[in-house]
Parts: sequence; C-alpha cells; structure tokens
Amino acid sequence: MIRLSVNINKVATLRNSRGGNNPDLLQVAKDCERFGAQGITVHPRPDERHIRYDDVYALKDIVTTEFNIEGNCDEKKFVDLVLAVKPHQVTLVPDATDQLTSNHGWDTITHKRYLQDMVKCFKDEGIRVSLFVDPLNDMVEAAAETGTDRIELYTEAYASHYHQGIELAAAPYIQAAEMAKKVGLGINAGHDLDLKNLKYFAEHVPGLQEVSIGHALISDALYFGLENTIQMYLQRLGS
Ligand SMILES: CC(=O)[C@@H](O)[C@H](O)COP(=O)(O)O
Ligand SMILES: NCC(=O)COP(=O)(O)O
Repeated sequence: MIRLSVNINKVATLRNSRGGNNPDLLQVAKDCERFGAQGITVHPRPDERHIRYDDVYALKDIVTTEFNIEGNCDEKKFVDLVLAVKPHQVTLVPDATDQLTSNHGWDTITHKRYLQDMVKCFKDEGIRVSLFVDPLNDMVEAAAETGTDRIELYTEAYASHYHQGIELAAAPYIQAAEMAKKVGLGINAGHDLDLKNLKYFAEHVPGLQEVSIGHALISDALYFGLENTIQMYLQRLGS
C-alpha cells in the first residue's frame, strides 16, 4: 500500500490570509484522516507564512495517523520543534529561508557529514528520518551513507515533464527507486503530484511507500470537496 499523507500548508495559508481561524486547520487535519488520508504533513518555514510553530504542537495532540514534519534542519527552531513534538517522521529539506517553495533536493555527497549528525540526532529520539533528494543515483547512494531511513524523491521534474512523455519523465525516478532499494532505503515522494500524474508514478516507481501531496489536492478540493478529493487520490494510489 502506498500511503497518502495530506500536506495541509495551503489550508494554513488560507486561514492566515484573514488572521482568524477559518478554515480551522485542526478540524481539516481530523477530517482528512476521517476521509481516508493515512498521514498529515506540514512544512513549517521560518517566516510562518503558512503552518505556524504552534500549529505543529497542536497537531501533535490530534493527528492519529502518521505525522510527518518537513523542513530545514539548519534552523535551530525547526530542530527544537521536531525534537519536542516527536512526529513519526521528519523529512529534511534543504530550503533557503526565503524560498517560495522547495526547489531542490540535498547534495548528499557534499553534506554527508552534516547529514549524518542530523539524522542521528532525530533517530536517537525514535523519529524516522527521510531526506529530500533529486532522482539521481549518486545522491541516493550517498543518502544511504548518512544513516537515513528513507528518501523523499523530489517530483517536480516528473510533474513538469509529464506532458511531454510520461515514460521519459518517470525514468529517472524508477532508476533512483531501484538504487534506493539496492542500498536499503525506504522511498517517499512528493511535490506537484496531482490527479493526472499520480497513477502512473504509483504504478511504475518500485517500492514507493508514501506520497505527500498538498498544493494540487487542496486546489482540487475547491471543486470536488475534500472527502471526494481524498478518495480520488487514494484511488490513483490503488487503495
Ligand atoms: C518538500 C516539498 O516539496 C513540500 O513540502 C513543499 O515544499 C510544500 O511546501 P509549500 O506548501 O510551502 O510549497
Ligand atoms: N513533500 C511534498 C509535499 O508535502 C507537498 O508538495 P505539494 O503537493 O504541495 O507540491
């Protein structure tokens, strides 16, 4: 089974635009789970423009499925947050502080030593670690040497090339997943996955365990409603 973790950043963005509590982020998280999501993902950023640090503490008390916190471990505040909340999984993403959205994976060769320390810091507390990486064999191989449990394949390139040729767009991901399996890593994926591109990815990337999806899923919910939308994504994943 490939798990669907719903990224609720965009729900927080909408709430923050008016300063109140509409939509109610915690209720949306509960409803995503009630509608079939197998996990909740958040990606707090230093400017707290969407998920706020206090949201993450509040979510800890109500998420009953898998809780995945994404972010940059260069930020002490992020590391402290994760260690305090102890989610099931932390996904380390090498974002700049002012980045609009994530746009690249780790260079696991250059930053291997640093990542080894960070991975250990979270694993020592019983938190599963995933590293956000581009679908490149040498990056996947070096990721394994950091001690991480999983990688998250950055799927923006797949999503943006999908229309030009699905097989070509998926090929690097299939290769990277095969490498991950060879070196003993679990496989997650995310970024710009949507109702159109998800099925092929899920069917062809071997060993895929989890996808985290936010932007497209929340946008689709405007048209189809949250419950229908989650069911549609689960269906693409073969559930
Ligand atoms: C790591 C990743 O690809 C996602 O977490 C993405 O960065 C979502 O964050 P935003 O919702 O801030 O774009
Ligand atoms: N890790 C990817 C994620 O959480 C959601 O990315 P997107 O679907 O908002 O592009």
